[in-house]
Amino acid sequence: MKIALLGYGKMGKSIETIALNRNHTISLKVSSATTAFDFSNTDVAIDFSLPTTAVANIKRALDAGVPVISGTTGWLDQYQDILDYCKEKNGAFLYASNFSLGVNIFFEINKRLSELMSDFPEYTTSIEEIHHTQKLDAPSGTAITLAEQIIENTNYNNWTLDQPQPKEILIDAKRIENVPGTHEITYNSEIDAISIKHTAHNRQGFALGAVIAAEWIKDKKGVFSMKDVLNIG
Ligand SMILES: NC(=O)C1=CN([C@@H]2O[C@H](COP(=O)(O)OP(=O)(O)OC[C@H]3O[C@@H](n4cnc5c(N)ncnc54)[C@H](O)[C@@H]3O)[C@@H](O)[C@H]2O)C=CC1
Ligand SMILES: O=C(O)C1=N[C@H](C(=O)O)C[C@H](O)C1
Repeated sequence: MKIALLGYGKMGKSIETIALNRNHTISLKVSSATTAFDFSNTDVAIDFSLPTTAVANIKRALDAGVPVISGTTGWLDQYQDILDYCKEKNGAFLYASNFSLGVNIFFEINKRLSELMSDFPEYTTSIEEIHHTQKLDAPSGTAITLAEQIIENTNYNNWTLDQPQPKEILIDAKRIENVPGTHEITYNSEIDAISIKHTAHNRQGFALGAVIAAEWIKDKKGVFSMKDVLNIG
Protein backbone atom coordinates (compact mmCIF):
# COMPACT_ATOMS: atom_id res chain seq x y z
CA MET A 1 0.00 0.00 0.00
CA LYS A 2 1.23 3.53 -0.80
CA ILE A 3 0.85 5.85 2.18
CA ALA A 4 0.97 9.66 2.26
CA LEU A 5 2.19 11.03 5.61
CA LEU A 6 0.50 14.37 6.26
CA GLY A 7 2.76 15.43 9.13
CA TYR A 8 6.27 14.09 9.49
CA GLY A 9 7.07 14.84 13.12
CA LYS A 10 7.28 12.39 16.04
CA MET A 11 4.24 10.39 14.93
CA GLY A 12 4.87 10.64 11.18
CA LYS A 13 8.33 9.14 11.68
CA SER A 14 7.05 6.33 13.98
CA ILE A 15 4.35 5.50 11.42
CA GLU A 16 6.92 5.42 8.61
CA THR A 17 9.00 2.82 10.50
CA ILE A 18 6.01 0.56 11.15
CA ALA A 19 4.59 1.01 7.63
CA LEU A 20 7.91 0.02 6.02
CA ASN A 21 8.15 -3.03 8.33
CA ARG A 22 4.70 -4.08 7.10
CA ASN A 23 5.87 -3.81 3.46
CA HIS A 24 4.12 -0.54 2.64
CA THR A 25 5.78 2.37 0.85
CA ILE A 26 5.66 6.08 1.64
CA SER A 27 4.41 8.05 -1.36
CA LEU A 28 4.43 11.54 0.13
CA LYS A 29 5.79 13.28 3.25
CA VAL A 30 4.28 16.65 4.16
CA SER A 31 5.94 18.83 6.79
CA SER A 32 4.38 22.22 6.06
CA ALA A 33 1.49 23.83 4.17
CA THR A 34 3.94 24.82 1.42
CA THR A 35 4.83 21.19 0.55
CA ALA A 36 3.35 20.09 -2.80
CA PHE A 37 0.42 17.76 -2.07
CA ASP A 38 0.72 15.30 -4.96
CA PHE A 39 -1.61 12.37 -4.17
CA SER A 40 -1.32 10.78 -7.64
CA ASN A 41 0.58 7.75 -6.29
CA THR A 42 -1.22 7.32 -2.93
CA ASP A 43 -3.67 4.68 -1.62
CA VAL A 44 -4.30 6.14 1.87
CA ALA A 45 -3.33 9.36 3.65
CA ILE A 46 -2.45 9.49 7.35
CA ASP A 47 -2.67 12.89 9.03
CA PHE A 48 -0.70 13.47 12.24
CA SER A 49 0.02 17.19 11.93
CA LEU A 50 -1.07 20.24 13.96
CA PRO A 51 -4.46 21.29 15.36
CA THR A 52 -4.36 24.22 12.90
CA THR A 53 -3.47 22.17 9.79
CA ALA A 54 -5.47 18.93 10.16
CA VAL A 55 -8.71 20.17 8.57
CA ALA A 56 -7.01 21.51 5.42
CA ASN A 57 -4.96 18.30 5.10
CA ILE A 58 -8.00 16.03 5.46
CA LYS A 59 -9.92 18.09 2.87
CA ARG A 60 -7.00 17.92 0.42
CA ALA A 61 -6.96 14.11 0.65
CA LEU A 62 -10.76 13.90 0.26
CA ASP A 63 -10.56 16.27 -2.75
CA ALA A 64 -8.09 13.85 -4.34
CA GLY A 65 -10.39 10.86 -3.68
CA VAL A 66 -7.88 9.38 -1.21
CA PRO A 67 -9.17 7.70 2.00
CA VAL A 68 -7.77 9.57 5.00
CA ILE A 69 -7.27 8.80 8.66
CA SER A 70 -6.44 11.47 11.22
CA GLY A 71 -4.97 11.23 14.69
CA THR A 72 -4.36 14.93 15.06
CA THR A 73 -6.08 16.31 18.16
CA GLY A 74 -7.34 19.79 19.00
CA TRP A 75 -9.46 20.49 15.88
CA LEU A 76 -12.72 18.69 16.72
CA ASP A 77 -14.86 21.83 16.77
CA GLN A 78 -14.73 21.27 12.95
CA TYR A 79 -15.45 17.52 13.07
CA GLN A 80 -19.02 17.87 11.73
CA ASP A 81 -17.74 20.00 8.85
CA ILE A 82 -15.32 17.18 7.92
CA LEU A 83 -18.09 14.57 8.12
CA ASP A 84 -20.25 16.68 5.77
CA TYR A 85 -17.29 17.19 3.42
CA CYS A 86 -16.50 13.47 3.37
CA LYS A 87 -20.13 12.68 2.51
CA GLU A 88 -20.21 15.36 -0.22
CA LYS A 89 -17.04 13.88 -1.78
CA ASN A 90 -18.19 10.26 -1.29
CA GLY A 91 -14.90 9.68 0.49
CA ALA A 92 -13.57 7.66 3.40
CA PHE A 93 -12.50 9.16 6.74
CA LEU A 94 -11.56 7.86 10.19
CA TYR A 95 -10.61 9.93 13.23
CA ALA A 96 -9.40 8.52 16.55
CA SER A 97 -8.22 10.51 19.54
CA ASN A 98 -6.05 7.49 20.28
CA PHE A 99 -5.11 4.69 17.85
CA SER A 100 -3.49 2.30 20.34
CA LEU A 101 -5.12 -1.06 21.02
CA GLY A 102 -4.48 -0.58 24.76
CA VAL A 103 -6.33 2.73 24.93
CA ASN A 104 -9.22 1.38 22.87
CA ILE A 105 -9.57 -1.47 25.40
CA PHE A 106 -9.27 1.17 28.15
CA PHE A 107 -12.14 3.13 26.54
CA GLU A 108 -14.37 0.04 26.94
CA ILE A 109 -13.34 -0.35 30.61
CA ASN A 110 -14.02 3.37 31.17
CA LYS A 111 -17.52 3.02 29.71
CA ARG A 112 -18.35 0.02 31.90
CA LEU A 113 -16.93 1.59 35.06
CA SER A 114 -18.85 4.82 34.48
CA GLU A 115 -22.07 2.81 34.03
CA LEU A 116 -21.44 1.11 37.38
CA MET A 117 -20.52 4.36 39.15
CA SER A 118 -23.61 6.21 37.91
CA ASP A 119 -25.56 4.72 40.84
CA PHE A 120 -23.10 6.08 43.44
CA PRO A 121 -23.13 9.91 43.60
CA GLU A 122 -20.92 9.92 46.70
CA TYR A 123 -17.93 9.44 44.36
CA THR A 124 -16.38 12.44 42.60
CA THR A 125 -14.88 11.72 39.17
CA SER A 126 -11.68 13.28 37.86
CA ILE A 127 -9.24 12.61 35.02
CA GLU A 128 -5.49 13.17 35.01
CA GLU A 129 -3.55 13.20 31.73
CA ILE A 130 0.22 13.59 31.43
CA HIS A 131 2.04 14.33 28.16
CA HIS A 132 5.39 15.64 26.94
CA THR A 133 6.01 19.38 26.98
CA GLN A 134 5.82 19.82 23.16
CA LYS A 135 2.11 18.95 23.14
CA LEU A 136 0.14 21.91 21.73
CA ASP A 137 -3.36 21.05 22.97
CA ALA A 138 -4.83 20.55 26.45
CA PRO A 139 -6.63 18.53 27.49
CA SER A 140 -5.53 15.62 25.31
CA GLY A 141 -7.97 14.26 22.74
CA THR A 142 -7.97 10.98 24.66
CA ALA A 143 -8.95 12.72 27.91
CA ILE A 144 -11.83 14.42 26.07
CA THR A 145 -13.03 11.05 24.73
CA LEU A 146 -12.84 9.55 28.25
CA ALA A 147 -14.77 12.51 29.71
CA GLU A 148 -17.43 12.29 26.97
CA GLN A 149 -17.93 8.58 27.73
CA ILE A 150 -18.39 9.35 31.44
CA ILE A 151 -20.79 12.20 30.64
CA GLU A 152 -22.88 9.86 28.48
CA ASN A 153 -23.33 7.40 31.37
CA THR A 154 -23.58 9.64 34.46
CA ASN A 155 -25.02 12.93 35.79
CA TYR A 156 -21.91 14.85 34.77
CA ASN A 157 -22.65 17.23 31.90
CA ASN A 158 -19.31 18.89 31.12
CA TRP A 159 -15.55 18.81 31.69
CA THR A 160 -13.23 21.58 32.79
CA LEU A 161 -9.48 22.12 33.15
CA ASP A 162 -9.92 24.13 36.34
CA GLN A 163 -12.17 24.61 39.39
CA PRO A 164 -15.01 22.18 38.60
CA GLN A 165 -18.58 23.25 39.28
CA PRO A 166 -21.08 20.57 40.38
CA LYS A 167 -21.62 18.17 37.43
CA GLU A 168 -18.27 19.07 35.86
CA ILE A 169 -15.40 16.58 35.55
CA LEU A 170 -12.00 18.02 36.37
CA ILE A 171 -9.34 17.16 33.75
CA ASP A 172 -5.93 17.83 35.25
CA ALA A 173 -3.58 18.20 32.23
CA LYS A 174 0.08 17.91 33.20
CA ARG A 175 3.06 18.45 30.89
CA ILE A 176 6.27 16.61 31.81
CA GLU A 177 9.35 16.10 29.61
CA ASN A 178 9.28 12.96 27.39
CA VAL A 179 6.02 11.40 28.64
CA PRO A 180 4.33 9.71 25.61
CA GLY A 181 0.82 9.69 27.17
CA THR A 182 -0.71 8.67 30.51
CA HIS A 183 -4.41 8.79 31.40
CA GLU A 184 -5.96 7.99 34.79
CA ILE A 185 -9.58 8.21 35.90
CA THR A 186 -10.33 8.34 39.62
CA TYR A 187 -13.60 8.00 41.50
CA ASN A 188 -12.98 9.40 44.97
CA SER A 189 -15.19 9.29 48.07
CA GLU A 190 -14.59 10.00 51.75
CA ILE A 191 -14.19 6.26 52.27
CA ASP A 192 -12.08 5.08 49.35
CA ALA A 193 -10.91 5.69 45.78
CA ILE A 194 -11.15 3.63 42.60
CA SER A 195 -8.73 4.34 39.75
CA ILE A 196 -8.07 2.99 36.27
CA LYS A 197 -4.95 3.99 34.38
CA HIS A 198 -3.37 3.56 30.94
CA THR A 199 0.33 4.31 30.45
CA ALA A 200 1.91 4.41 26.99
CA HIS A 201 5.57 3.39 27.25
CA ASN A 202 6.34 4.78 23.78
CA ARG A 203 4.58 5.85 20.53
CA GLN A 204 4.60 2.40 18.87
CA GLY A 205 1.02 1.55 19.86
CA PHE A 206 -0.37 4.78 18.38
CA ALA A 207 1.63 4.29 15.16
CA LEU A 208 0.76 0.59 14.74
CA GLY A 209 -2.94 1.34 15.28
CA ALA A 210 -2.78 4.10 12.65
CA VAL A 211 -1.18 1.77 10.07
CA ILE A 212 -3.73 -0.99 10.82
CA ALA A 213 -6.53 1.59 10.39
CA ALA A 214 -5.01 2.72 7.08
CA GLU A 215 -4.85 -0.90 5.82
CA TRP A 216 -8.47 -1.39 6.90
CA ILE A 217 -9.93 1.77 5.27
CA LYS A 218 -8.11 1.43 1.92
CA ASP A 219 -11.08 0.32 -0.25
CA LYS A 220 -13.94 1.65 1.89
CA LYS A 221 -16.29 4.64 1.68
CA GLY A 222 -17.84 6.37 4.69
CA VAL A 223 -16.97 7.65 8.14
CA PHE A 224 -15.48 5.21 10.61
CA SER A 225 -13.97 4.88 14.09
CA MET A 226 -11.45 2.53 15.71
CA LYS A 227 -14.37 0.46 16.99
CA ASP A 228 -15.03 -0.55 13.37
CA VAL A 229 -11.37 -1.47 12.86
CA LEU A 230 -10.66 -3.34 16.08
CA ASN A 231 -14.01 -5.03 16.55
CA ILE A 232 -13.97 -4.66 20.35
CA GLY A 233 -16.70 -3.64 22.76
N1 LIG B 1 -4.56 9.84 17.87
C1 LIG B 1 -3.42 9.33 18.38
O1 LIG B 1 -3.29 8.12 18.64
C2 LIG B 1 -2.28 10.25 18.60
C3 LIG B 1 -2.42 11.56 18.28
N2 LIG B 1 -1.37 12.42 18.36
C4 LIG B 1 -1.60 13.76 17.85
O2 LIG B 1 -0.98 13.84 16.57
C5 LIG B 1 -0.53 15.16 16.32
C6 LIG B 1 0.94 15.13 15.92
O3 LIG B 1 1.69 14.64 17.00
P1 LIG B 1 3.30 14.60 16.91
O4 LIG B 1 3.75 13.87 15.72
O5 LIG B 1 3.74 14.16 18.25
O6 LIG B 1 3.63 16.16 16.72
P2 LIG B 1 4.92 16.81 16.04
O7 LIG B 1 4.92 18.25 16.44
O8 LIG B 1 6.13 15.99 16.35
O9 LIG B 1 4.63 16.69 14.48
C7 LIG B 1 3.75 17.51 13.76
C8 LIG B 1 4.40 17.82 12.44
O10 LIG B 1 3.47 18.49 11.58
C9 LIG B 1 4.25 19.29 10.72
N3 LIG B 1 3.43 20.27 10.00
C10 LIG B 1 3.38 21.61 10.14
N4 LIG B 1 2.50 22.13 9.24
C11 LIG B 1 1.99 21.09 8.54
C12 LIG B 1 1.05 20.98 7.49
N5 LIG B 1 0.43 22.03 6.97
N6 LIG B 1 0.76 19.74 7.05
C13 LIG B 1 1.37 18.64 7.55
N7 LIG B 1 2.28 18.70 8.55
C14 LIG B 1 2.59 19.91 9.03
C15 LIG B 1 5.30 19.91 11.62
O11 LIG B 1 6.40 20.30 10.87
C16 LIG B 1 5.61 18.74 12.56
O12 LIG B 1 6.75 18.04 12.11
C17 LIG B 1 -0.87 15.95 17.58
O13 LIG B 1 -2.10 16.60 17.40
C18 LIG B 1 -1.02 14.87 18.66
O14 LIG B 1 -1.87 15.26 19.70
C19 LIG B 1 -0.15 12.01 18.80
C20 LIG B 1 0.05 10.72 19.18
C21 LIG B 1 -1.01 9.73 19.11
O1 LIG C 1 0.22 14.55 21.61
C1 LIG C 1 0.46 13.36 21.92
O2 LIG C 1 1.62 12.95 22.07
C2 LIG C 1 -0.67 12.45 22.09
N1 LIG C 1 -1.84 12.87 21.73
C3 LIG C 1 -3.05 12.13 21.74
C4 LIG C 1 -4.09 12.83 22.58
O3 LIG C 1 -4.15 14.08 22.57
O4 LIG C 1 -4.88 12.14 23.24
C5 LIG C 1 -2.88 10.67 22.02
C6 LIG C 1 -1.72 10.31 22.89
O5 LIG C 1 -2.08 10.43 24.23
C7 LIG C 1 -0.44 11.08 22.58
